[in-house]
Amino acid sequence: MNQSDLFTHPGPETLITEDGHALVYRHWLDPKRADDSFTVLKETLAWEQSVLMMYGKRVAIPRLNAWYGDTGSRYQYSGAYFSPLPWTAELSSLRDAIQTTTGFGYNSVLANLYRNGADGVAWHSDDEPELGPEPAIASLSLGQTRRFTLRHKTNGHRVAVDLQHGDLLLMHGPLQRFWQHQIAKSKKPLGPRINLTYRWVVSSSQGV
Ligand SMILES: O=C(O)CCC(=O)C(=O)O
Ligand SMILES: [Fe+2]
Repeated sequence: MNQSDLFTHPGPETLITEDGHALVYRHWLDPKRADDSFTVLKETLAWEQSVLMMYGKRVAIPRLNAWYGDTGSRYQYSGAYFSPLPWTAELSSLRDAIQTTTGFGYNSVLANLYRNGADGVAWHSDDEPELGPEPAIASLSLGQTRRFTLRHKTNGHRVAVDLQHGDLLLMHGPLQRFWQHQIAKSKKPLGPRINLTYRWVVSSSQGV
């Protein structure tokens, strides 16, 4: 992918500047490019349903995921360990373009597939120690529009945004310390959505 594949846009829309930053580049990918990406990723990524231990019980998380990245970016997510698979061409070319747009570097990506409205992600912060104190996380949405909500941990402020096909969300600064986020489940019949969250994971060999 090259820069001419990207829509020129007036600049990102600011969502949060309180205790961290969240902003969204609307239609970062044009619809045709986003369609192609969705198809390739849905067909080629090694989607699996992770099972976590919660209160001593095995619970299957309500979405599929797949983890790709540089060798050595082993990553813990909600109590489970992921060893990254090597970059695919599509994930790697999207990474290059996302790095150019956002100005941050990423050595790994967690891909999520929300199969329908019954899939979601519960309130959490991306605050695992491997991400460091002020992680930059860039999140590309493809497919079904879903509502992403952020809530401040202490003052309860809420910000909601409908993430559409091709939108790129960037979170950085101390946001993960002060805010949580979720994709709520929905009773409506919804189609599939893919979300890619690009992150920088400090590798264990660097002594985290
Ligand atoms: O699907 C999304 O937009 C968010 C995913 C997310 O929060 C995560 O993977 O940590
Ligand atoms: Fe998250």
